[in-house]
Amino acid sequence: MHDPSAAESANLALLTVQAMRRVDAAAIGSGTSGLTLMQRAGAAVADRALAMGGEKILVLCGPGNNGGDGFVAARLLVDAGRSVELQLLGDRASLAGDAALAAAEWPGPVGRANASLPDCDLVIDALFGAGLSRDLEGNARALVEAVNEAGQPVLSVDVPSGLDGDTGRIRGAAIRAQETVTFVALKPGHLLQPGRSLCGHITLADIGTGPAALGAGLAGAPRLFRNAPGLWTLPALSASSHKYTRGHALVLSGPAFKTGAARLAARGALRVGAGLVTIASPASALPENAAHLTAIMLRPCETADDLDDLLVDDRLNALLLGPGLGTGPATCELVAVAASAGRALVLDADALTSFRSELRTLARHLRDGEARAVLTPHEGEFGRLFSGTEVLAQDLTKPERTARAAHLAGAVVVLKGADTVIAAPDGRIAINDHGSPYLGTAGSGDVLGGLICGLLAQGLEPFEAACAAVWLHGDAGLRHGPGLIAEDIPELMPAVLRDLAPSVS
Ligand SMILES: NC(=O)C1=CN([C@@H]2O[C@H](COP(=O)(O)OP(=O)(O)OC[C@H]3O[C@@H](n4cnc5c(N)ncnc54)[C@H](O)[C@@H]3O)[C@@H](O)[C@H]2O)[C@H](O)CC1
Ligand SMILES: [K+]
Repeated sequence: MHDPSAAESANLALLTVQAMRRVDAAAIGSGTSGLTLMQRAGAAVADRALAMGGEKILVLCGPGNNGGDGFVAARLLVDAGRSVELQLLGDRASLAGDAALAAAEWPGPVGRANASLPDCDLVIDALFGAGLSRDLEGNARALVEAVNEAGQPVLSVDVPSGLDGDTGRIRGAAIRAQETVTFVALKPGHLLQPGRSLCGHITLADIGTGPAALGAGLAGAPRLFRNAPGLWTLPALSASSHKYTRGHALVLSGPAFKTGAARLAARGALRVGAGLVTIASPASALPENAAHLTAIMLRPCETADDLDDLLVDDRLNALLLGPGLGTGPATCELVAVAASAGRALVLDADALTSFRSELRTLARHLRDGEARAVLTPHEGEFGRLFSGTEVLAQDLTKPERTARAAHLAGAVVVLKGADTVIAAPDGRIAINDHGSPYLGTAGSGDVLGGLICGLLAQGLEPFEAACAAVWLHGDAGLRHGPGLIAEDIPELMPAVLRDLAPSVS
């Protein structure tokens, strides 16, 4: 299994804006000057600008080092034969440090940035980056709105101006970029909505700060990662693998006419590689479940006692409860029995809502049973389960909310959405940007629960199982696109897993 610290030196670790500032100092400490960093950053921006095409380029520079990057890029684009107009927001005399040095190298005129934009083929947005500290107002806001209004392609430096690099939130107004070039590491705001949508295509440029400086930036920063292969490792099969070495997942079904969710989940668990999958079904639903199942086994299960009897078989090493069970005391009893069995456990939908405002009870069940649990709420279920706790404080970012929820619940929490966040009680947080809006279809979440359960059955630890399943689920959505229904997702797993196989150890 991957040690996440190994990921921290790859491009999976995310830097907060405050951490980015520490990188500056660390890089300079290692003999790299801030200006060198700026020159490399500006060169990376110029490269992307040339690749985006266009003869007439408008470079909008802000009052700090983001603007400094713009000055460097502008000079290099002139050297490459482009027609470049540079406009500065603020006074040239107020430029300081490396930005002033970069401006001194700019041979051309420096116009005053204003909302009446000159005609151009491409705008380079070097107004604000990691130093944005408040909402844009006045000229700055008017300029950003004018750029969006004009509709020319925009290349943003580090972060689209007006976007908060840590939260992905818009500060008054924010540039809508076609491309963004960022440095050292991605920031959370590059992956969190609406930031993800405003960045367009993101290029992470290597400006030579390397793992040492990255490590300096990470010291003490929250352990934030981009959810991607490398953060987790899928189980590798060996010639001696057989169905009993690949785990046995148990999915609880709802009563008659509420059984589809369990079958979607069970199919997901089987397709992602669990050796055996069983659906535990109330008697009323046995015929309809049986009519739809082939490789998935079926056992009767009416009550919590029946579940207790089933769990005598300790080969059932991963459980999924939730979809279709209905909310109320009976479901709470099933969860209590499942949690006490000390297996890997996925709780979704009704299994979460049944503990509405009863988080402490659920957390106690999980703790007493030493369950290795993954909770998979969408925002509505999250709000119900964590109502009355500090998790719902207004000013928390999505990663902060999820991390606090994981800590309170003593479980991995997958807060689903266009920017699903996965958090573990030990402080690890992963943000997923590998997904598709086509996954917003009935039953899609049921399949995700099954993918997590199937990976848990194969021995992945809860955080990795959750991150991998979210990524696989997203990949299926990206492959299929329009017309996707939940039933398609398990059937897309062979192609998704096949393409990952080279990276699977
Ligand atoms: N850290 C690195 O490794 C590198 C950083 N580079 C670039 O530097 C910027 C960050 O520069 P900084 O001077 O800290 O801030 P900004 O340029 O983003 O902001 C400019 C300045 O603007 C003022 N300000 C903040 N918010 C507002 C607002 N709402 N309205 C008006 N003015 C505002 C504030 O004074 C800021 O200081 C980073 O993004 C990179 O592009 C290097 O060049 C590459 C390596
Ligand atoms: K910018």
